[in-house]
Amino acid sequence: MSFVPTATAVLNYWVRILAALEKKINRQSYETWLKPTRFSHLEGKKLFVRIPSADFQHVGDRYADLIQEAIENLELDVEAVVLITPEQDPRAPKVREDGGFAPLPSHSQNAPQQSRLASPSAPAAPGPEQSRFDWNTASQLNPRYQFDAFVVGSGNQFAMAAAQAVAERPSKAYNPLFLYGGVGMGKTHLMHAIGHDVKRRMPHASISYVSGEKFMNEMVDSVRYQKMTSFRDRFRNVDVLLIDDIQFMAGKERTQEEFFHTFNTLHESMKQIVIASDRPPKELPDFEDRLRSRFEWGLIADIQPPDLETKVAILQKKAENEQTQLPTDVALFIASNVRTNVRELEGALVRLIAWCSMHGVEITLAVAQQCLKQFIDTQVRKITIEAIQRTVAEQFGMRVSELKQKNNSRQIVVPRQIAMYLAKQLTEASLPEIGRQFGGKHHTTVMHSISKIDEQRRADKDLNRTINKLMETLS
Ligand SMILES: Nc1ncnc2c1ncn2[C@@H]1O[C@H](COP(=O)(O)OP(=O)(O)OP(=O)(O)O)[C@@H](O)[C@H]1O
Repeated sequence: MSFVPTATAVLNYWVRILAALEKKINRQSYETWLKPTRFSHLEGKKLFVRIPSADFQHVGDRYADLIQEAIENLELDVEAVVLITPEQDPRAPKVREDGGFAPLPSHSQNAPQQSRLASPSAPAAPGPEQSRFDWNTASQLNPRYQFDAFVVGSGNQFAMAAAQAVAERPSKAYNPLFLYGGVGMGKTHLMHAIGHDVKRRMPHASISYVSGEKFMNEMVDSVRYQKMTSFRDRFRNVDVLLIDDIQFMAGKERTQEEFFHTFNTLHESMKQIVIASDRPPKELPDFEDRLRSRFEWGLIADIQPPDLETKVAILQKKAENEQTQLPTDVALFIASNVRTNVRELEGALVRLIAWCSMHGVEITLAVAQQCLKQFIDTQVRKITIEAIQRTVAEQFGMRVSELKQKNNSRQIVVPRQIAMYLAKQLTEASLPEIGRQFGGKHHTTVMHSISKIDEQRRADKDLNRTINKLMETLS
């Protein structure tokens, strides 16, 4: 038997949400923006809330996360909150001359007769002017992931510019925008920033952010519970679809099929699609060609690992956000010891700040070395030449012994040079030592191999990416 809430219980939904919000935000904001709002009605699982005027419409975005959290904590059966002005509300009581609302029936015995709050008649469907937010989408955007919090360096400036162009002119600049890069390089950050920016420019735009995995899970559920129509409505009626970790759909035929149709519908109706992946479309394994080729219709932008200067700038920006002074030598120490992953870079900083605040000491190089010792030790754990040879051989589908043979065919020479280059970068081994481990090569041959790869890496993006990937696997 399903539980049908009474009118009073429903009326209390918004009162209870407000009570929860009141504890979380400062008094003045609450008094100004939230207190004057009123429950209007419930339509299915949509809670309609009346705001005194259109000036209040930003409340939906500003407090979306807190409202969602309150709904979850209170276990209310509500899927969306729709903010409406009195003109849009068929049930609105008369607005008093002073601009405030007449009291609600549950709050006062003197409720105006003309209040239609208890009216059983169906309310009008929300008009296009209403501020509407759905936390399945908007609030899933991390408020910290904004463009101005993203530090630009040579490895990500192209992706950043592409993301900004898409946010400024959705569906007109590049459609789809396909972002790819290694773990923790900022793909999700850029996607969310697009979402925030579009929302700021076009408050009524509906934006959906979903991971490939969630898309699949929701689809499976919808098939099981025969709710495919609402599943399709949800993804095919948005203005911007942000889909993260698309590589998850590899080998999932039914999910790819559904996503193919979602993609087509959105693209045909000039809606923006942004896709993030850990590799470029042509390298996505077990993906249908028709999807892969669509991913290439717009713009493909890669994000390369940050260089040292960018890592330092990221650390300084994060410290600034935490209102913490980070001396340059400490930033440099962290940046040069945490290899590529920005998430780990942040992790090190958070740990350092927490440690210093706990011990009541200032952040200095000596303190950082002490506090991050363990963190950094695991980062620079010993990488052996054998491990490099194994990883490189696996990457190129060959045997380790082939890397050591006196075979100068191109298929063998290039992987061998890459392996030697990595041995120089990631281990302490000398050139003669590296030579010995590659079947007795002379140290000048090793040196030549290293400088060759060093040079080619700058010019050849694919080679650069392969090397970054190998470094990530090894560290
Ligand atoms: N250039 C940058 N400037 C500021 N912060 C960054 C930058 N790049 C990454 N970050 C931060 O690093 C963390 C990891 O980024 P994000 O989650 O976007 O990476 P990702 O590429 O989506 O990783 P994954 O492949 O694991 O999903 C986030 O906190 C993000 O804000």
